[in-house]
Amino acid sequence: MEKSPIITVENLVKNYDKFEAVKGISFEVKEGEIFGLLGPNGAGKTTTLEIMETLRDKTSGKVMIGGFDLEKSPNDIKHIIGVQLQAAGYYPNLNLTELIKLFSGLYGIDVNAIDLLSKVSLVDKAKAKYKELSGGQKQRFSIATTLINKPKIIFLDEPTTGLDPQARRNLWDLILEIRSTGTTIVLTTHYMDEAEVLCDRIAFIDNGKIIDINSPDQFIDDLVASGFERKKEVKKANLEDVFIHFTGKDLRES
Ligand SMILES: Nc1ncnc2c1ncn2[C@@H]1O[C@H](COP(=O)(O)OP(=O)(O)OP(=O)(O)O)[C@@H](O)[C@H]1O
Repeated sequence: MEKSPIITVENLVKNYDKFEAVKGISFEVKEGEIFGLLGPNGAGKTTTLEIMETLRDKTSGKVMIGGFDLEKSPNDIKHIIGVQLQAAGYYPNLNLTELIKLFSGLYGIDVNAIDLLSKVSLVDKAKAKYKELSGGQKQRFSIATTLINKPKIIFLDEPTTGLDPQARRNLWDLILEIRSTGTTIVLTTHYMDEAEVLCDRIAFIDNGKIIDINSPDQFIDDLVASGFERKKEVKKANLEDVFIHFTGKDLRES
C-alpha cells in the first residue's frame, strides 16, 4: 500500500532580500521514510529544512506537516517534530543528563535521561559536559535531543559531517534504528554513499530548484539505462574499505 504523505511542500519560495534561495519547490515526504535533500553548497537545502522546522519564515508557498498548516499552526508542528539544537544552546556548565532535563523541561515533559542516552550509546558520558565529547559523540547527543519529545518526524542537517568512517557507520545504524520505530526522517548530506545506504527517496536540489525526486536505486538504474558508464572499472574495494579493514568497526571515541 502506498504510504501517505506526512509532509507536503508546495511551491515553496524563500528570498533573502533580492536573492532567491528557494525558487518554488514542491515535494512530499511519506510517513516512515528517510527522505534526503541532496545538492551542492548553497543549493537551498538548509533553508528548506529550517522552514519545515519552523525556524525560518518562508516567502511564499504552502507547507503541511503532520496535517498542520505551517502558516496557521506552527506550535502544533513544533510538538510533533524533533529538531537538532544548535551547539550554542548547550550550556557549558551542565552535563548531558542535566541538559536533557533542561530541554525536556522546555517541552514540559519528563524524560528519563539515562534511557535516552542509552539509545545513542552515551550512558557512560551521562556526567560529561558537551565540550568534553568527541565529534561522533556530539552528533549522537545532538540526535538524542531530537528524540526528547518523542517526535513523529526528525530533521537532521548533515548529521555525519566531519566524522571518521566508524563513527559515520555507527550513526547510520542509529538513524536506521530510529526509522525502524516508525519515525520519519528528513536529512541533508554531502555523502552519496550515506544517501544510498539511508535514504528511501532523494530530492536533488540545485540553485533553489528540485531537479528530480526518486529512490537511490531508481536514479542509478535510470542513469545506467541512459547509456552512462563509469570511465574506469570500479575496484571491488575502496580506500574506506581499507580503513575499516585496518581499524575495525568499533567506535574509537570513548
Ligand atoms: N540568512 C541568510 N541571509 C542571506 N542569504 C542567505 C541566508 N541563509 C542562506 N543564504 C543564502 O541562500 C542560499 C542557500 O543557502 P542554504 O544554507 O540553504 O544552502 P545549502 O544547500 O544548505 O548549502 P550547504 O550545502 O553549503 O549547507 C545560499 O546562497 C546562501 O548564501
